[in-house]
Amino acid sequence: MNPERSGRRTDPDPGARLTIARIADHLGTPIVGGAGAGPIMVRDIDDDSRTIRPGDAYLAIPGSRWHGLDFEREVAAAGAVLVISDRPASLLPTLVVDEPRRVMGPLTSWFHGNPSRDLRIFGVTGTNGKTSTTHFVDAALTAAGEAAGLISGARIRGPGCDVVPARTTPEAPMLQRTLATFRRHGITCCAMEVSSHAIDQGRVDGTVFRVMAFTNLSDDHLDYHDSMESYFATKAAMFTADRTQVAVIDIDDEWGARLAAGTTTETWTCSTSRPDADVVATGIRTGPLGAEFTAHTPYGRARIGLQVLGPHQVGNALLALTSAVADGVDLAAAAEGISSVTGIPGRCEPVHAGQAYRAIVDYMHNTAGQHALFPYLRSLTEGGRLIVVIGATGGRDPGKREPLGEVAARYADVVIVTDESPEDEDPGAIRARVLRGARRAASALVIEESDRQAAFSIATTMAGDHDVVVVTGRGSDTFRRYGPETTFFDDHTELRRAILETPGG
Ligand SMILES: CC(=O)N[C@H]1[C@@H](OP(=O)(O)OP(=O)(O)OC[C@H]2O[C@@H](n3ccc(=O)[nH]c3=O)[C@H](O)[C@@H]2O)O[C@H](CO)[C@@H](O)[C@@H]1O[C@H](C)C(=O)N[C@@H](C)C(=O)N[C@H](CCC(=O)O)C(=O)O
Ligand SMILES: Nc1ncnc2c1ncn2[C@@H]1O[C@H](COP(=O)(O)OP(=O)(O)OP(=O)(O)O)[C@@H](O)[C@H]1O
Repeated sequence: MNPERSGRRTDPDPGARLTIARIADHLGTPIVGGAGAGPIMVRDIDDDSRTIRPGDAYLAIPGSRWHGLDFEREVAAAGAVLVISDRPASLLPTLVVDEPRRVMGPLTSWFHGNPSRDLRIFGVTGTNGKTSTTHFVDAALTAAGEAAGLISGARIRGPGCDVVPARTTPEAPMLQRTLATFRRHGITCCAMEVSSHAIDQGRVDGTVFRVMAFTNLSDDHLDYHDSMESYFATKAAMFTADRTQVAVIDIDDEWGARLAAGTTTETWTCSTSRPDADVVATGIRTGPLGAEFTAHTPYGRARIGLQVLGPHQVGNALLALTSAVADGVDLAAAAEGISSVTGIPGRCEPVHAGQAYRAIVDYMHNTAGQHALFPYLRSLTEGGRLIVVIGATGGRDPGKREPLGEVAARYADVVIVTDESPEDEDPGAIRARVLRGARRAASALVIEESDRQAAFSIATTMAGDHDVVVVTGRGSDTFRRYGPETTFFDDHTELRRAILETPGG
């Protein structure tokens, strides 16, 4: 099953029915090619031909691969009653607008009665840590007695929906429909991941954020953003008073410190090292089962005991706590909620199958994540070996492949290079780039195995009592695509299987 499809239309918003004439009036544009179409009811708005339902308006976006109008025949057959695009459709009445992608956010928000104005939306943006921080915010809000919804790349969860989405941040039609559904079911607030792609493509236009938190910035997605400056500018655009009421920023990160110095909205800072921050973590202890620290806030102190692995989660948890208290959430409840999180799918997630050594799945896919985690993972070996399974996903920032291989090989004893999801690229060429980097660091044993399951078996066959096996790169992403063929592959399940099937394992 395609998760995007399952995620899109779980629970329509029955309150949002408007006539074509009303939408035309709102957009200030005449109905083209549909004499008498004005009174027809539009039941929802969607941007994907594959999920159009009878009575929908289809927003036909000109993209890099397709023009939405390429699918007009399909949407007409599926029962769409209206097209909104930059040129007239041939089969259906059309509202013509200059830039459909720019219209999409504000239009769908208006169509659903501007749900973000009735909910407190806690956004989280930054290169690494969005999913983790969003899950911590969700737990803090829930522990404080709020009815909270969650929109993360790992899961969209709330009344009427529990789905694994295809994108970190949904397109505006799905986002606004989800927020409207949350509101209808009595949800009061929502923790939500905001990717830079989403900001740039206007997916969150029309959404008002109560809080926007910034984790960090490092060189990822530069295939899309060209330079760190433009990547930073995309993120910074969310930290203005018209988009976000309260900015919450991790100033341990140098880009975060720069952002905090230039915001034009109420700003809270947090840090694990700078006493001048509004919320400061002290007494940080990281161990094999989690971490603990004391958070000092303007509302007092709270001790937090994290049950998730890795030193990087201290900063993420502190940012989540700061987001909650900046909105007036009770400190003790927020701390308790964050401390109650026992795992985040695919993020430094232990795999237990009765083996003597540690096995971990982590969604590490850039060198910043590697530098944050590998020293910790090495410390868990207690003298054993660090065995890393690594690859790179196709269609994403090719410039990071060699550095990923090189950094892995600098920290690890064994590096097994395998396929992730090559998408439309040659998997052998992707592996070659990762291998070139890995072989540059001469200290590690480097093995190539294209078959991901076989790569796991090599790792589990090699592993001894004090070793740590880490499978990187996919986290909780369960779909792999080789050209036209998409298959299901869950790292956690497959690593567990490899451990169980290893003789003597
Ligand atoms: C670079 C990028 O983000 N592109 C996104 C963008 O593509 P695009 O504008 O080129 O559109 P297109 O694919 O040509 O399609 C044009 C229009 O036709 C429609 N269409 C297309 C095919 C079809 O059968 N029927 C149909 O109606 C599409 O819905 C779209 O409206 O709009 C598409 C429709 O929503 C997205 O699927 C597509 O995401 C691509 C697949 C992608 O890989 N995006 C990644 C990079 C992304 O967004 N990642 C971030 C997280 C990054 C991170 O932090 O790690 C995310 O938020 O997920
Ligand atoms: N604060 C952090 N600093 C450095 N690395 C981190 C931090 N938080 C997470 N990571 C690394 O990034 C990976 C992804 O973490 P997470 O999913 O929480 O972030 P994300 O921003 O949602 O990532 P993505 O956008 O790629 O989904 C983790 O598995 C870990 O390797």
